[in-house]
Amino acid sequence: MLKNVRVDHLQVSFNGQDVLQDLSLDVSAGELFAVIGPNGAGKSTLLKCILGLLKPQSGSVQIESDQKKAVIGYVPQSRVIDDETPIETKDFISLGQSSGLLPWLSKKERKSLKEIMEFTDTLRFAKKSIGKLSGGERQRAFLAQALVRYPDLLLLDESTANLDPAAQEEMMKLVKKVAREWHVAVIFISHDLHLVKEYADRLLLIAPGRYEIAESTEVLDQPETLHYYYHSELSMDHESTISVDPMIHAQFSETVK
Ligand SMILES: Nc1ncnc2c1ncn2[C@@H]1O[C@H](COP(=O)(O)OP(=O)(O)OP(=O)(O)O)[C@@H](O)[C@H]1O
Repeated sequence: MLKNVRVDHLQVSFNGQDVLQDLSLDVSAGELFAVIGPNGAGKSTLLKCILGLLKPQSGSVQIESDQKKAVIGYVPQSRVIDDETPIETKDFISLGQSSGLLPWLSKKERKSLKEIMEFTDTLRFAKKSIGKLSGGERQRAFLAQALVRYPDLLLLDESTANLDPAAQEEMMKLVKKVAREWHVAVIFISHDLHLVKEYADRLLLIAPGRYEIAESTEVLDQPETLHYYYHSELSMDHESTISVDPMIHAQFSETVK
């Protein structure tokens, strides 16, 4: 079981430009930790460092687990799947297992595949091609693939984007169950501040050159803090402004002034 994820003084730059500067944070088992901030702030870069896909210039990521090697489930930001991809959903989900495709799965892996498909309600379209699924069904399949090895740590990069409000809620309820009942640490990136407010325990606010860890989502009720990070007039009272891309919103505000 996972104990703790510790990011310590992380420093990442691309082409001499700092993206993450001296970033430190801790996330515990059972916790839902959100990462918010404008486009290009370094949110995905942080997840890639935690996954070990990106080597920081300095600093470290430590994942303390009872197991020799912690299992990480990851749902990336974008996944282009051709509508004609000839792979059934159950096979797609089983790719998350170490043995890969169904014929090679051990008894134990088959059992967990079935359990996870029940849990994520993906059994009902198990035989449908992954490319033929709706956006919401696809996201469930992506989540199922990330969960099929019963991870210690689950990383979600905007995995509720493009879902309707009901599907977003359903997805986040599943994720919350995973955190609370399986004692998994969840780190999720989202631009939907309402969803963050409802589900996050703590959060990282990040923008180029600045960051802070908020111990509660009450910080989202502070327009000045949101302005400091997003440079636009975001407010939790005005639902319509929340869904606006902050960059576009900022540019729009400039134009109308
Ligand atoms: N491999 C790379 N090479 C060069 N620059 C990169 C690379 N990966 C990311 N960047 C740059 O680092 C910055 C942070 O990117 P990142 O994808 O982490 O932002 P983000 O906060 O996840 O943004 P978004 O909300 O748009 O997904 C961006 O300016 C991006 O162009």
